[in-house]
Amino acid sequence: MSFTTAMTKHVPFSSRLLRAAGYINGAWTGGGATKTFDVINPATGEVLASLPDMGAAETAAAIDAAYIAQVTWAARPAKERAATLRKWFDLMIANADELAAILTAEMGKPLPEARGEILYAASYVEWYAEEAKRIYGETIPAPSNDKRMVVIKQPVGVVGTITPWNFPAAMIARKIAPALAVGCTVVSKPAEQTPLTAIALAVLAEEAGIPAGVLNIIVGLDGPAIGRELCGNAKVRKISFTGSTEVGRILMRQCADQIKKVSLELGGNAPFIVFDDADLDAAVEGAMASKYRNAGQTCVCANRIYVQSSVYDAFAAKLAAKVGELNVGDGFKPGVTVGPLIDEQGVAKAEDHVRDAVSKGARVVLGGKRIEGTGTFFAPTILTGVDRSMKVAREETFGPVAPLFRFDTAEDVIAQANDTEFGLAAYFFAGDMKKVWRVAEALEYGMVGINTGLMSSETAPFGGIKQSGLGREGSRHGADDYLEMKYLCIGNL
Ligand SMILES: O=CCCC(=O)O
Repeated sequence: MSFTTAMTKHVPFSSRLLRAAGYINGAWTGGGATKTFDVINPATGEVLASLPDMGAAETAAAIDAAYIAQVTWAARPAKERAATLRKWFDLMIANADELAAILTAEMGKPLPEARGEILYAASYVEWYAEEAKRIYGETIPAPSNDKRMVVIKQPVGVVGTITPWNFPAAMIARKIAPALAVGCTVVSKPAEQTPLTAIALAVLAEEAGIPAGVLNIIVGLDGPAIGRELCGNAKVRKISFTGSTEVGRILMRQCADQIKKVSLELGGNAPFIVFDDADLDAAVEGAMASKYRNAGQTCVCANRIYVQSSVYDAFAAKLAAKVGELNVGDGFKPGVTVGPLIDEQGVAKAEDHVRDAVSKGARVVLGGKRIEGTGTFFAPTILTGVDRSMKVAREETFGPVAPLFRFDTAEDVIAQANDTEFGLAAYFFAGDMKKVWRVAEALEYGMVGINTGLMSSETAPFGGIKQSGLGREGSRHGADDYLEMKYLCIGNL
């Protein structure tokens, strides 16, 4: 269990933020793991680290520790928990460059984008450090004079979190921060592709004074076994998962036996609609941000771009000019704006979607194929002449492929946009205010970006409807997912 001696030239193996171990009850350990697994840099294929392949037994030990720690953590005054989280936030900011380098090394996104993600992750910690002090209950006017009625809020208890590789810092932070803020403790399983960022965040959490057992990290390849333990262990009262709808469904089923609370941030198939009265340059800028951020590997990425017929060609030309300026490469190289896809599977899916569209009549305006050589790079792609028979209309590509659909009326595009089992994010660009309200209300999505391609923020409720999930992360609502309401009825007064 080790780091390769030259982890990368940007992140020395001796980084004080790295440990070749999981974190259980305040100890850096592999538990009883007898095997290791490798963490790979997707830009170079280089092995960055070998970590203990922890499983169900280590998860159970972490749950025991979290269960014991929860009582004393919840008993601390909110102000004290808030101060500890604030210290964690300060350390994340102070170490943002090193955290970003670790993130780029294991996930691939360009260094400035990785730094942006670290600041975004830290913003959740700051927000919930503040919210910790504002978990208010309520009083209810009783229907008779001899009673008083009150609602208090209490932490749900031990929380299991399972997070994806595409935002290795932000996804974990926006679960752990509200959980810890309200008095829960956490057993966290980061994606096996990107555990190093989670480890580095936990090193800083320890340094900030988060007590032993309050935050635990399990690293390992056997996601199903770790997930089963988290869902099946009665000491865990809630699961918070970000990832595919397919896995979310399995976890929800596993939680059903114990009626365990679940928060699920699942797949999307975001429509991005450009009406003919939109500012086309702003729409292109929005599409660039929404589609090509993180090389298209974002659950809120525009997946289907609908453009009204009269501006279709103009929009396609402007978008192609901008996409042509993107610079694909190793995220550590200055000037690179698009990194690699996470792995070969990611490349295969993008290839499959392009092949399927072309076989049914689409035209490749730009890109359309992998960039040969080392690493898993896919050229930023634009497809025109796409229609609803193609995979790009139904499935999330999770890559830098922009299919441009043509539409004529608002009614038609709203029907097409809503014709999916997903309901996470939607975007549209329009000028007329009457249309803005009508379309915003008609789109069946948890989040709608209007004249913007970027809407994520720690201050806003992030989450989906339909098969895109349950619950919200961020904002004052994000804390509610980690709280139980208790009604107290005081009688005989
Ligand atoms: O991919 C999921 C989350 C992305 C975001 O928070 O903007």
